[in-house]
Amino acid sequence: MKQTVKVVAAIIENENQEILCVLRSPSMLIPNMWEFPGGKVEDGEDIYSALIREIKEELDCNIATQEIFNEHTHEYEAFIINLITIKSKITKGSPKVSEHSNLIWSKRESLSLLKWAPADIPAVELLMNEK
Ligand SMILES: Nc1nc2c([nH]c(=O)n2[C@H]2C[C@H](O)[C@@H](COP(=O)(O)OP(=O)(O)OP(=O)(O)O)O2)c(=O)[nH]1
Repeated sequence: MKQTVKVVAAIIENENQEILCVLRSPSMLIPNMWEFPGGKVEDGEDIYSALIREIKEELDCNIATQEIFNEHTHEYEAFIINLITIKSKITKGSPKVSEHSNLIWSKRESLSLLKWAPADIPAVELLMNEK
């Protein structure tokens, strides 16, 4: 049976109403696809603490989590992902990629120009229709 992994990802908007998007590197699983920053929830960890930890590790900045934006389950070839996106605000620092290949701030209407990890498509569509 395929394993199910619980993943949290941050929807972070700047003062120009742009959304933070990061590009998975060629060496990562699901390579060269855009995603929202975040990662796997560890055993015994709540989703908000997991997201705060992942953003600090990946982007070296602090966030405050707000409300859950959406939740979607997607079946990949090798595993099933339960992806929870959470609206968040940067409270300290500015995001810098270390593991990812690139970072951009995208206008909502341009989000569909990026090649997204398949599990992210529902969140992307919701964001594009949000305003
Ligand atoms: N962070 C993140 N991962 C996503 C998204 N969409 C999506 O399919 N994924 C997949 C890619 C990975 O297989 C998995 C998250 O694992 P990860 O590698 O980013 O997280 P991690 O740092 O906790 O993992 P690890 O390297 O410690 O094993 O979820 C997304 O929007 N954000």
